[in-house]
Amino acid sequence: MTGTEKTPAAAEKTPAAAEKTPAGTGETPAGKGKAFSGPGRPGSGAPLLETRGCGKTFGGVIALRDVSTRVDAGEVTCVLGDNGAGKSTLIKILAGVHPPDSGEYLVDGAPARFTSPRDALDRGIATVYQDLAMIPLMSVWRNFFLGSEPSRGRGPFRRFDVARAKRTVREELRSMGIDIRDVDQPVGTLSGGERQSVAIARAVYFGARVLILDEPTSALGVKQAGVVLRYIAQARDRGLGVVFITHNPHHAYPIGDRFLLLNRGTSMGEYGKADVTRQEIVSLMAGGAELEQLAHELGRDEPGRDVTSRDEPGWDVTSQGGPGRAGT
Ligand SMILES: Nc1ncnc2c1ncn2[C@@H]1O[C@H](COP(=O)(O)OP(=O)(O)OP(=O)(O)O)[C@@H](O)[C@H]1O
Repeated sequence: MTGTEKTPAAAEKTPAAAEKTPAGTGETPAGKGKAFSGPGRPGSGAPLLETRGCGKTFGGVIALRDVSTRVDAGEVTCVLGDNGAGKSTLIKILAGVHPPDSGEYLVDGAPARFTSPRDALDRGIATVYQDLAMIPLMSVWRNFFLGSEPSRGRGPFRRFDVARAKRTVREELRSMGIDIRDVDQPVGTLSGGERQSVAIARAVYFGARVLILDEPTSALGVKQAGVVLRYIAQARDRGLGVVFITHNPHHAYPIGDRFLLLNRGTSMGEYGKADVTRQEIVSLMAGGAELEQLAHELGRDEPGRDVTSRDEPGWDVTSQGGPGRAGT
């Protein structure tokens, strides 16, 4: 399988809610909600988002080297790697925080250049960071609309439409199967999984076409992680492309259509779901860590060094004969 092929599973998915306007009202509360439209829709062929040979250096540290990946509508691309693998650097490039030093990225098949996170958001690329940018003492519905409150009336009579805001949040959470009965309760009283779910629902509501999730399950127990994975599946089934960053192959495998493995800024391969087993992903990741340890022990772990190079004795999994290495 190559990195440009779709998995059969993804091809069958339909963007059930892709045409839906926020909360099914046809309204856009602050003019921000958008129907899913334009190129990059399922079946159009162009990935929603793609990187080609992206690299990034900070001072003397090579944070990312020649990394290519893509996310298609109705698919989940998992980016896996240990600490310092370059995951955050990759998502910051995709989210418009850092420009890449080399390579390019494309939106809907056309080269793009973001100068700020706003540019990425305007193209429907929303990033949910680990800290979620929520205010714990503020209610669920207020957090949901933070900075984009719905209003009624005009000019000096313009007022925050509280009833509509609450109704919209209730409907939106319900439509994603998120079971939070009281939208007046402070966000701080929700579980970690529920908070992640609200953040995902908020991004979906405000028109995200690509959802980048920065380690959404890393601080969660098994049950709560399962809750979040279910909402990621909901977003995917609505036709969004999801980039799911994680350390955990057991979280990635059930939900992923595509798996990009990073180690010290370097791609260890990109695999389609059909071409790799969960155990192979676990082994690939463990192998990367072992090699890193070996390099450290040998005193050869200068920053950015590619410890996955093919000349390492006994390292076979990233060789051309590895399990369906995408793009080879
Ligand atoms: N702004 C920066 N300035 C200097 N070095 C940086 C910066 N951002 C990242 N790095 C370095 O780049 C490398 C990759 O970091 P990155 O944060 O992308 O990895 P990561 O996979 O997200 O790790 P973690 O899971 O620990 O967050 C690391 O060596 C890191 O120290």
